[in-house]
Amino acid sequence: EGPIDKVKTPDEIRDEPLPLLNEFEWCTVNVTNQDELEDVFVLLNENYVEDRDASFRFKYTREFFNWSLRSPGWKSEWHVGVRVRATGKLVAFISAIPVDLRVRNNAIRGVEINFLCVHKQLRGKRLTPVLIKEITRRVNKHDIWYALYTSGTVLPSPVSVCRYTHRPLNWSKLHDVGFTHLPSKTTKAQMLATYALPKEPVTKGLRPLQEKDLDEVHALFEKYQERFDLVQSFTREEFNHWFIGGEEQSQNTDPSKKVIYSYVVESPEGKITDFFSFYSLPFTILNNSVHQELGIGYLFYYASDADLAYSDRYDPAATAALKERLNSLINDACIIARNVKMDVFNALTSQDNALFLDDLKFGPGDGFLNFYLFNYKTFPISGGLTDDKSYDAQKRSNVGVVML
Ligand SMILES: Cc1c(C(=O)c2nccn2C)oc2cccc(OCCCNCc3cccnc3)c12
Repeated sequence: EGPIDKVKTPDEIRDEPLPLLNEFEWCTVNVTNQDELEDVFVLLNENYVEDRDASFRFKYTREFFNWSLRSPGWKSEWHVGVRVRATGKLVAFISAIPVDLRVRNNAIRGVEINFLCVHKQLRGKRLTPVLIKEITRRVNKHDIWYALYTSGTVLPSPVSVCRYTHRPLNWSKLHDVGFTHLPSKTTKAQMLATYALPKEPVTKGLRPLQEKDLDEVHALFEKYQERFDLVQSFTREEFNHWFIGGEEQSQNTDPSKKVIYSYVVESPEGKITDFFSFYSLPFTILNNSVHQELGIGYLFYYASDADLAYSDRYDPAATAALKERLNSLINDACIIARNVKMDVFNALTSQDNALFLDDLKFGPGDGFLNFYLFNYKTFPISGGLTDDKSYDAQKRSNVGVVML
């Protein structure tokens, strides 16, 4: 395990951008400029990842980009675009944000690569490898040599792979748009009853995360994360950005535009015992006359003190304690997501999710998320996959990182 390339220094890295076809030019997108942010928003909304049947396409909002592209330490030069020289039209994009990773016992200063997108009409022109080489050059120039990225497709040597899972919140809409189907010998009424949820969350002491909680929750979270082999370590400032949502979210009042939802459980003694978060990332529905959008909540990071007293997380008593706590917490996350009009709650088989996926009725999806580390070789890390579509509490994952 360890770095693949020999260690280099920034001055060994070329200063000029990589060559492009003459009709195109490199640009650095200034995401604090609303017009340039709009270019990214339009490019991805028309050309980013779709599901296999091209029925849905990710609908990242402007607020989502302000949250995900401007985390502490963000650099405009790492928001790399390709424009058509003659028209200025943005036709490709790729981004990097700085992260502190831990892979087993190794701390790695790296970046997370995301939002790689090439306009549909420019596919097959070998733009993707050039985008990857150019963002690598710009990151190397800042003495950073490692990167974490995910992909729905299989590329050489994933560090881990997790399965998509889905918890229907609005079963009839998912059925209308063809995301879910009516099992044989089952009525719609039975499906609605299966997925019915209480009106309000039930966990005692549950409330939204507030700035005053940050030190305590950050400490609980970093302690909880120690169990995983692949994690992102957060500074206090990063924790504030990712879970309170940065100035972008604290200013905007329109609840329908919220991106990150973070909750804590406060004990009667005033101690924070648990935390969970989920983010909103809708899908545009591509071919339905009635519904335009699918509201989706994605489970993000969470932490609990339920099993911290045990030295072995696989100790049956530790597993039972954490399982009970997570079932209560994540069921409340589903209730809150349904109350803010989300239609489905998505989670992966990563983290300790195998402890609640079955009981909370998360069905296995047909997609997989592969995790990759650039320039860093590791032994495979369990992503919580089992050979059939079930979830196994005893084989739960060692992946702690959650990518947007
Ligand atoms: C994408 C996604 C989907 C769907 O495709 C989906 N849900 C409802 C309907 N559909 C078609 O379901 C998931 C469950 C867990 C985590 C996920 O994604 C994790 C975050 C994805 N990160 C970025 C990314 C983008 C494109 C391809 N791979 C990764 C997903």
